[in-house]
Amino acid sequence: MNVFVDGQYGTTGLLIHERLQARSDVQLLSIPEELKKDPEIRANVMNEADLVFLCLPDEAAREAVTLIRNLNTRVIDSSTAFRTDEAWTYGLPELSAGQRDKIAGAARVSVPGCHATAFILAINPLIQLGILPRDYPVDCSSLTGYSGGGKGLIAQYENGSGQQGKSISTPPLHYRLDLHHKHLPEMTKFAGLAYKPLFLPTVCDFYNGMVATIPMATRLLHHQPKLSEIHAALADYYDGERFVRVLPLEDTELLSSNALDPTRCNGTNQAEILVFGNDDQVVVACRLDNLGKGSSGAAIQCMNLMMGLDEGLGL
Ligand SMILES: NC(=O)C1=CN([C@@H]2O[C@H](COP(=O)(O)OP(=O)(O)OC[C@H]3O[C@@H](n4cnc5c(N)ncnc54)[C@H](OP(=O)(O)O)[C@@H]3O)[C@@H](O)[C@H]2O)C=CC1
Ligand SMILES: CC(=O)N[C@@H](CCC(=O)OP(=O)(O)O)C(=O)O
Repeated sequence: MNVFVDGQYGTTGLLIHERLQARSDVQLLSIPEELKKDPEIRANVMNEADLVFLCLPDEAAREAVTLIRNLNTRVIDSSTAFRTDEAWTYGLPELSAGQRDKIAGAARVSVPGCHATAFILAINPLIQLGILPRDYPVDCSSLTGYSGGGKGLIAQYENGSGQQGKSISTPPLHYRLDLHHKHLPEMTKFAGLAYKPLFLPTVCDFYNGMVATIPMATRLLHHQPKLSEIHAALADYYDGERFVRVLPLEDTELLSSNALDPTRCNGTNQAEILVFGNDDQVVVACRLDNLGKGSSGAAIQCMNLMMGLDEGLGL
């Protein structure tokens, strides 16, 4: 199988490229870095490929799709460009019972945003199961490592040192204070909400890792569930999932000071869901690696499904 990673020299593309290089079932097509933005060369390579990963800024991803004329070339895009486009399939296999099959049969798959993945995994089941009302005024905070901002933000944090983890000390910074984060459309659509959530992300002084938290008052939920019932509903929904794990309630109830450490899933394709609080107020949290289940890991999981392979191959 011929695979091309457009954007292979960027943060997400590099990780996908590295993982695929180790696989004998994939022949990686490549172009030299100095020619990486040449549309003619990219078009030739893309039309030779069975599968193309786009790991580009949104505008460049839109342009890249127009260069693909081979009807047999399948595409996995990691940008925001097509996530709520009806012609594309949302690359979150754990979304619902049928989503894995939809991805497996799709020609165009859009990989979810990192914050959106954590948010949707945490609350979509509660809406589907009739626990969280669709019109609940949902509020979400999310802590992310600075690699989520790609090469540009990494350079700012690492102060030109070019060395991962060598950032100058920067306090956690909330961003998108206009509350118009680009993940809101997919968060609303795929969580099944009637209104967009209030979403406030914070970028922190660590390279990768993420945790999103969503608080809820149980008296405003359908049937006023207890903490343990919310936990049981999520654990049951994800039972048997390989890459989404609901931590046992007894682990999270104790709430050690580092229970919500955003970096604990780093280097994996795992998402972990934590449920904590009390019977009046509950927080559902989801932790993942923004460069794993939040981007390159999820992209490879989708490729495996599209190729009819074990979805965890190489992850
Ligand atoms: N980092 C993350 O955690 C996540 C990123 N994403 C998404 O994945 C995509 C890639 O992000 P990321 O890897 O972080 O970004 P980077 O900025 O790290 O990498 C993007 C790469 O694409 C190259 N590029 C830019 N324009 C073109 C073009 N017209 N033709 C070919 N190559 C081009 C860039 O080159 P140059 O630098 O020279 O311009 C760079 O090498 C984005 O859409 C991003 O939103 C999604 C989820 C998480
Ligand atoms: C720290 C930081 O800036 N993170 C990015 C999210 C990265 C991500 O999920 O990427 P895309 O949705 O762009 O694909 C942001 O919040 O815009």
